[in-house]
Amino acid sequence: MGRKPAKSKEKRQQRKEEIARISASQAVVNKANNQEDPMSPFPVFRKFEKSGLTAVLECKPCGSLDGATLDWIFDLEKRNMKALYEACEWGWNEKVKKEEMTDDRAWYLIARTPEPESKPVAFSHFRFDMDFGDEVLYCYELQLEEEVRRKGLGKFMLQVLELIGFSANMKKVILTVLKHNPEAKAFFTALKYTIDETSPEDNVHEQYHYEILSKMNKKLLPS
Ligand SMILES: CC(=O)SCCNC(=O)CCNC(=O)[C@H](O)C(C)(C)COP(=O)(O)OP(=O)(O)OC[C@H]1O[C@@H](n2cnc3c(N)ncnc32)[C@H](O)[C@@H]1OP(=O)(O)O
Repeated sequence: MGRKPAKSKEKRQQRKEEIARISASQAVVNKANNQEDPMSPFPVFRKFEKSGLTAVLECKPCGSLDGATLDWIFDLEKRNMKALYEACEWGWNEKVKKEEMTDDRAWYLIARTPEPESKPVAFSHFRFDMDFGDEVLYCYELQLEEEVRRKGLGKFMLQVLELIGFSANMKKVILTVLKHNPEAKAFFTALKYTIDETSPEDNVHEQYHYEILSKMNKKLLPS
């Protein structure tokens, strides 16, 4: 066989570069997942105090949560989200949701009232993961008990997620929001989340009941 045409050589080179880029991104994700406590560099963010609410934050991998906390997490998820899931084609599948929420890759940011009560009042399920070839912090859930909403705790927790994600060199913080959850949409918009490039666009054949929002890590944006 003769020499390969220059074009296929170029393509091979591009493929090689893409594979190298993806494996470098995967290494960044692995490093983030190997942390013991992603909040440890930010001790001042462990305490939230505003609008008469005091909360203490902790960040743990799913595997190290106790049974009572996991039960509360799933119960709050169900109280907040079941009806919204049932109102669209996702539906509510308890088994599938539990599997997702207890996946080995799941991390949790949890806010509790101060000791001795230590009652959990809010959680975020998040992951350091690859998404369309990019390293991201994916916020799967941000859920607050009704009595602690509109006091700035959600904003504080999302900012902590950004701090954790960006300091671990994730390209963006990304999340999925249901279009028929206007309160959540208003919240993420207020916090400057915009439609991500991977968010599906409605067309004549298909309409989507969700959108994907993100905030980029400015530190990593090309100048
Ligand atoms: C990726 C996902 O998890 S999507 C699902 C999100 N979770 C839910 O829908 C569960 C139920 N809701 C909640 O848990 C909470 O209300 C959250 C997470 C949506 C918001 O957290 P909160 O602590 O209540 O919001 P916070 O007080 O920090 O609000 C920050 C800003 O967001 C906006 N905002 C928050 N809630 C609302 C709302 N209901 N309507 C309009 N704007 C809102 C406001 O601009 C607000 O600032 P302001 O209070 O100074 O006006």
